Amino acid sequence: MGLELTTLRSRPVLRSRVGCLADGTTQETSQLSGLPEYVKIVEVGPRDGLQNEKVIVPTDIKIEFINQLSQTGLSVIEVTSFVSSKWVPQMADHTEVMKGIHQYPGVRYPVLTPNLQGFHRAVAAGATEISVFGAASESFSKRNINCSIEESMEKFEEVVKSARHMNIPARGYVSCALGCPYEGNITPQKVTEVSKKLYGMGCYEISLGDTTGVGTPGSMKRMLESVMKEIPSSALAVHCHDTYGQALANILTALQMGINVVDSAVSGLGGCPYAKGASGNVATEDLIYMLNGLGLNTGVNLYKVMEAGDFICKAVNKTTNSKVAQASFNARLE
Ligand SMILES: CC(C)(COP(=O)([O-])OP(=O)([O-])OC[C@H]1O[C@@H](n2cnc3c(N)ncnc32)[C@H](O)[C@@H]1OP(=O)([O-])[O-])[C@@H](O)C(=O)NCCC(=O)NCCSC(=O)C[C@@](C)(O)CC(=O)[O-]
Repeated sequence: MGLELTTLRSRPVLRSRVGCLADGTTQETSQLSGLPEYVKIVEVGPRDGLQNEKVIVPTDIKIEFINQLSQTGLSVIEVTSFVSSKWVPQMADHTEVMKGIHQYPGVRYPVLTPNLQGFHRAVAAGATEISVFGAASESFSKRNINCSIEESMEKFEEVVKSARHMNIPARGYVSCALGCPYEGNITPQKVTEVSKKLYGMGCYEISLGDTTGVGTPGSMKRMLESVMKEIPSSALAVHCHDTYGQALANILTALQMGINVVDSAVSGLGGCPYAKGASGNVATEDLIYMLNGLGLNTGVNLYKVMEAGDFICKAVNKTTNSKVAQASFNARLE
């Protein structure tokens, strides 16, 4: 069941309850030290958010979802993955999605490419930014992309080299940065080692993924302290799933340590099909609400994001996982 946002818009519920202005921004100033003034949100809803959906979402719904997101002020929207349709059937329409979306000026549309085959297909479909996705856990790497960490780095090296040759920016993911569903504890040293390799081969940004949401502010801090000895905070992002309800606390910890790029998915959709127990990403709505409350600029309009969330929840017949969207809906009912 989705939210009736048309009615929501006509009543200023968010203004009083959420403490932000009608354009989704706020006048509050931050009272916490060490926070960046601007936070870039990388919206992963169309890719991470949908990849685990069992029922195939029609391509035109995906395209409409991305087009709606493009009009919210988001500057980066990860749209699909050029992976094997046998491994992730939900992403089988990658080419149609990439070709079908309207690419708005000022918005970037990266896609996942695990190998050269995926990279060439992505470029042929019109992708102008890509991401390779590795892991700090051998077991997860094997299950997710069918190779060891070392083998994955060889494939990524080829992809990133080709991308750089074509002036295509490449981002690198490191999954299981705060723990692995198969191996348990992952050391900050291992995360640092993999991140350093991806950064060294030319990835402009490394997104550190808490794939199953097991991290806490303590483990986030320890992991970042290690990674930041090798990679500047300006080249790091965090990607938090909310399985244990720690995502916002973990993100706040990362912001206080100088990170200003955060991945999130509208309505808290998401999860990796090859990570046992993985659930949704931190909801973009909840992230924006927190950042607005801290007086940090994102340039993203919360209302419009909630509308896109409402659209996709209805389309996949799901209730939103966003606490902010739920609270706004309940407030409207009072
Ligand atoms: C990487 C592979 C392809 C290796 O899979 P493989 O079976 O080892 O591949 P292969 O090279 O042996 O080829 C086997 C078949 O796959 C085809 N193939 C080979 N490559 C491609 C490609 N790029 N696109 C389309 N088809 C491809 C290839 O053509 C061949 O087809 P066949 O001859 O059997 O008909 C596979 O394991 C795969 O697709 N894995 C993707 C898994 C995935 O997408 N997981 C979710 C994303 S990661 C994630 O969610 C975590 C993240 C990023 O969000 C961060 C976090 O939360 O931590």
